[in-house]
Amino acid sequence: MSYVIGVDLGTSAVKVLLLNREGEVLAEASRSYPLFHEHSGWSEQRPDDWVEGTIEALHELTQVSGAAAEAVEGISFSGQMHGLVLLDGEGIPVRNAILWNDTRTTAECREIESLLGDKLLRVTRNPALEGFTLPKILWVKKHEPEAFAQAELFLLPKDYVRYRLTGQLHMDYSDAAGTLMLDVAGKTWSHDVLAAFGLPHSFCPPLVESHACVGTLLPEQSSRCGLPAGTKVFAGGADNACGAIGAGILQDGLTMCSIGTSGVILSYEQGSGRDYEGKVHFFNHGKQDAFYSMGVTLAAGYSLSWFKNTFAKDESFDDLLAGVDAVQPGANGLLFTPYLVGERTPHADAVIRGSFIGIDGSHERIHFARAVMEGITFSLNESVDLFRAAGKTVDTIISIGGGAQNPVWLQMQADIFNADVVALENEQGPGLGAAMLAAYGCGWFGSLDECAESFVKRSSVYKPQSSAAAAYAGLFRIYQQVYTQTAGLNESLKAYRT
Ligand SMILES: Nc1ncnc2c1ncn2[C@@H]1O[C@H](COP(=O)(O)OP(=O)(O)O)[C@@H](O)[C@H]1O
Ligand SMILES: O=C(CO)[C@@H](O)[C@H](O)COP(=O)(O)O
Repeated sequence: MSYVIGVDLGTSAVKVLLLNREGEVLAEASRSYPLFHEHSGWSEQRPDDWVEGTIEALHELTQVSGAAAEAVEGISFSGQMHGLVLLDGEGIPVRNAILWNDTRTTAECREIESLLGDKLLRVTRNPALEGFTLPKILWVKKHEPEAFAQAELFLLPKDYVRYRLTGQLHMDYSDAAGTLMLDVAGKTWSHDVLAAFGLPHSFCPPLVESHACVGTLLPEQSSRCGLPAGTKVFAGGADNACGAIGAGILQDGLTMCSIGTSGVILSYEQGSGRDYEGKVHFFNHGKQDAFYSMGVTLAAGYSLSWFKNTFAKDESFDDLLAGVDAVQPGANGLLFTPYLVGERTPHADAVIRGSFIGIDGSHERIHFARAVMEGITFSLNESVDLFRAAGKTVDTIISIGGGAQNPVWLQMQADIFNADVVALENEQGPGLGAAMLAAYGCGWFGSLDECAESFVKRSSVYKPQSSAAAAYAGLFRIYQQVYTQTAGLNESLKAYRT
């Protein structure tokens, strides 16, 4: 018997999975870590919390699985994207990591636009958005010059964890694509972008494919994890690229919906030719020389966990959502917009905040819970709409992430997207994609597609129900107006945020 491990370094927790050659998940473990929001719009984590959480989870995995640890052949990673880790010459972080959902960098985004003009979209294939990495680098340079002076190299979250486990510095194309410093089609660090901001090439780590073997576990770390020192380590990819691999989104015409902390609608792209003019993100896939486009809802699952933590702290998601299916579409006239930390698609706006519209005396907590789920799904439907408007057929969507654990939400996705929604047998999200990269890297399969045929197992299909779909079509048009109607109010409220 031989095994691989997939590590999913998420925003709320790190999850690790042990899989056999048949793609069966034999064991899993996870560790959560804190998020720090020092000011409104800020979001940071401690890089060493990720490392310790990963080592603890791997140790638990090898203890509980009963599988012989020496039979683990390879390990790979999926990571939350865009987060900035700055390392000094000794490889030590100079400050906390600034995360993808941190929106403090609006001024730096405008600076990037004015310095690079059209070149930005042409080379990086994406507009300057607060969540991406380059604006964060410029923010530290401007606001924390002492920390910046110590920084010699930057990494993304999973690259830092992999560095601490192997001692090797790398970044894969799928994650590098989210930095706004990569020539996405050319697969090199962009000389033009680096030169425009006075960043030396040595500031960027060497680029590799997601399935590349980048080293083995350091002896000290392997014993802490309970794994053999020779365990091969494969680069891995951005969480959305790995989510796509784990959902089998490996050929044209396939679409994925992921509801994790963020939410995405992702569509496979075989080449770099399609131009969405920056309306959706365009990144390198974890499959060699492929790409994907995606729209992002910043606070998808986060909106529901905010609601639970604020109004039902001690309840599980299942308890909170019990009975939500008995509430009719539209939650009795209650609409929610999930702009808790601003938004990306289709409104790139760091200032907008969420709303409940239409509250009346008949509403109970369950109506609010349904409205939150609907609002998140309406927001994702804006991305589905953009893909359809660009001429793509979206008739089947593979649904992954924590949100895919609830069957009522899966049916709601089918009704709002007006498409078949497919759930996977063993919903493991990006961790499965990471394990598949290790399995392919180890040579178990001739291609990722071949690996997907054996590892990705579809289960139920949720079909749109005509009456709910019709109700949601009307509600979606009202939902879309809430952004325009509340944007000015939120601009005025900004002065009152701390
Ligand atoms: N049983 C459940 N029912 C509905 N939603 C859930 C359930 N469990 C988790 N979620 C949602 O999934 C989110 C976490 O998803 P996950 O994919 O684990 O996130 P991440 O990878 O960002 O850490 C939560 O914020 C919550 O909104
Ligand atoms: O910023 C993005 C994608 O551009 C996010 O999707 C992050 O990659 C974090 O994802 P989750 O923690 O929600 O998985």
